[in-house]
Amino acid sequence: MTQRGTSEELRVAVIGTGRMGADHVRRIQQVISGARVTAVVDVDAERAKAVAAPVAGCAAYSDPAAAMAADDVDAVLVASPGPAHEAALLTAFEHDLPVLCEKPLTPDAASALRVLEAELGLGRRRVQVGFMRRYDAEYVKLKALLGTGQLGRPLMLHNRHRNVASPPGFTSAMLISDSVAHETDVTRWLLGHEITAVTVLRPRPSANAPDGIQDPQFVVFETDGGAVVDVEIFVNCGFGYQVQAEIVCERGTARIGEGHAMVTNMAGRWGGTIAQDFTDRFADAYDRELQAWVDATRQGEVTGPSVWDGYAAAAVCEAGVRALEEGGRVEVELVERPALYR
Ligand SMILES: NC(=O)C1=CN([C@@H]2O[C@H](COP(=O)(O)OP(=O)(O)OC[C@H]3O[C@@H](n4cnc5c(N)ncnc54)[C@H](O)[C@@H]3O)[C@@H](O)[C@H]2O)C=CC1
Ligand SMILES: O=C1[C@@H](O)[C@H](O)[C@@H](O)[C@H](O)[C@H]1O
Repeated sequence: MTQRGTSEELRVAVIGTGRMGADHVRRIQQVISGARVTAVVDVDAERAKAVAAPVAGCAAYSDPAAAMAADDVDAVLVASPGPAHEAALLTAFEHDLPVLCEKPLTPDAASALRVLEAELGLGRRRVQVGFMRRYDAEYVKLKALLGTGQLGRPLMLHNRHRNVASPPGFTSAMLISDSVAHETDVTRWLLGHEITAVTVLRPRPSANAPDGIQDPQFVVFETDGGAVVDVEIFVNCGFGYQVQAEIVCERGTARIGEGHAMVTNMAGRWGGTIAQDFTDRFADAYDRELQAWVDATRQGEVTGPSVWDGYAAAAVCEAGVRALEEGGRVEVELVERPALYR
């Protein structure tokens, strides 16, 4: 048996083999290089077996701790639901395994802080958080443009985030904690600001929203750099998956997310197609995200969104859910940023 961390390819355990986990297994096996999946884990043992079956040398587990203790696992990809992330991360730390953890890091600020303190206890970063928009070509271009300073100081950022339909069990709070979680990260990353306060406006719900779900919502962030950011989140828009952003700066604006792969001209009309979900719109971003994680991990490094980013996003989302449920403007409280994350 090869010793941990010394194999040529990174041997990955994927925890959670639902939609994202199964897609990441496919990605590791078929799309990116430098890694293979040697273990999959799901509390639904049949699902784990079904995902493991076509992968040579891949064992199926129903207990994450058992997979992480296996000799042929060098790294962990966590794709279970958010409430299960803390336990998986803390177990990975016990086994000194590097982790790519799907967003959210954890569902609330207190649990995210526990993860942060545990990583601080290790004295080095072990976790990359799955905020994949940082790997999307359009967002990367926008970030690079802002970095040149040509547009001047950012004043406002307008975001639109639309899903065709929300999955079963999706709640009004999840529009923020599950979906707007991405805009919290994009805002912090693009602007380099922390979000200090959240306000949520509640338009009359769409007739297409499941009963009792407040959809859409209009979320406003204030930042410590003086910017104002809005997010339209609409998860039952019916027509397509759209993620768009427009930054307004002192000397100009820039807009992303409106690209159509192909525009047709036919029978007196022009048009294109709209992606139907994130696996389509962000396919390249997920590929680049995983390749970057594998490459860095094989070099013994950790790059990309950190546990601090995951904690800050959790704190903003928690404030957002309070603003949604109680009304008014809710301030975001963060602990002091530790040196490890500066
Ligand atoms: N970056 C992105 O754009 C997206 C990220 N996500 C994130 O990916 C994660 C997974 O989401 P989906 O795949 O959509 O969920 P899913 O519900 O399709 O799959 C989750 C799987 O985890 C399993 N599971 C539940 N508890 C577990 C535990 N303690 N240990 C092991 N397996 C467990 C379930 O049986 C299920 O098979 C979530 O954190 C979610 O927020 C989801 C969609 C898009
Ligand atoms: O992360 C994601 C989902 O969990 C979330 O539910 C969707 O709204 C987002 O568009 C998707 O990127």
